[in-house]
Amino acid sequence: DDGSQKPMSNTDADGASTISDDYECTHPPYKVHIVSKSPSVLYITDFVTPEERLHLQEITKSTFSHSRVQQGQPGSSHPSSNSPASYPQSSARDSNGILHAVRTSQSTTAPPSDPVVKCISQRALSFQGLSPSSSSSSSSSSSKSSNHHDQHLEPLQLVKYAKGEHYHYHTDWFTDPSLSRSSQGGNRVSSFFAYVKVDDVTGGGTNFPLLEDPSRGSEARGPGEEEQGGQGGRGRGRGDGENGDKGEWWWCRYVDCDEEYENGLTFLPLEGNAVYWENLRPENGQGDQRTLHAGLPVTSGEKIGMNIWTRQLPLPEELRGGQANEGVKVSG
Ligand SMILES: O=C(O)CCC(=O)C(=O)O
Ligand SMILES: [Fe+2]
Repeated sequence: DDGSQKPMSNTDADGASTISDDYECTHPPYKVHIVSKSPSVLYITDFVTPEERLHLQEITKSTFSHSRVQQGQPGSSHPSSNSPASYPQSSARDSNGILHAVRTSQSTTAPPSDPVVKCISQRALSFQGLSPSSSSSSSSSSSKSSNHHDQHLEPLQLVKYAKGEHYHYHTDWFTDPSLSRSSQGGNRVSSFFAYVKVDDVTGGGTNFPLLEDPSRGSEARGPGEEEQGGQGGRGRGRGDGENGDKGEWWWCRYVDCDEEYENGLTFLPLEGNAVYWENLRPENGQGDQRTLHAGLPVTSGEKIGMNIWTRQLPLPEELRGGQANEGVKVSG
């Protein structure tokens, strides 16, 4: 019973937003749905609040630049613009030497010292059962304790797509071992991809071609198992919210139920929601190819997403984006 919600930001004379002095990090009551157990893929509704989403847009507004992607490893990663020193261009040659644009979006990193960014980072750590640092808000007194995992997080990366832009199939885990050395934090254990802004967007889903669409029954596609009359009419049973092997119709709120079966699973871009998955096989720490995914072309509107990547090991300071690097655009 409170009309007493603290405003996250005040708008100053320039229309720029600043966090109010009494901002406190609180976590919204997000909900988690299991998409797949192997690999582990979870869908989270309301993971990022409307206020946080606006704030993220405001603090990164003028800092986007064309994303860079690992060379020779089309799209295997797209480190933050101020992350490891020299990442080559957003295109790569295939085995025939043909140059492809693997990523046409723009990206930037969110300043790690921003209170809202810290709050979301801590949420992402807690979600994974990892411990955030002891102080969540104002006091930035100590970072002495080694019993927390803040250092396992890469700076949050925002990705912006205008009409026609996309990000080709890739894994978030590094396929090049030289990029996942222990001295560099190891590989990316997990990914969150959250939808920060989805403005009049058509297209722009996140497609996992090797995952099974949970709205489809696992049995429903056997010969003779075809169901009739479901909208979409492709054998998807109406599960009426019950578990079962006929698939669950309610998933069509979150996944593209018009996606062709051959194309696997496509999450709809829905503001505030996030997809979480584990990149490495739990049994041996090797990259899981089944996590291959793409940002499908945005055919109209503008989409902004956010990557939250957790490393196996602490990242060295320079890759965590010290204050000095904040908001710096990469030239070239
Ligand atoms: O834009 C998307 O839907 C996915 C983007 C993505 O996979 C990434 O930035 O690593
Ligand atoms: Fe990705």
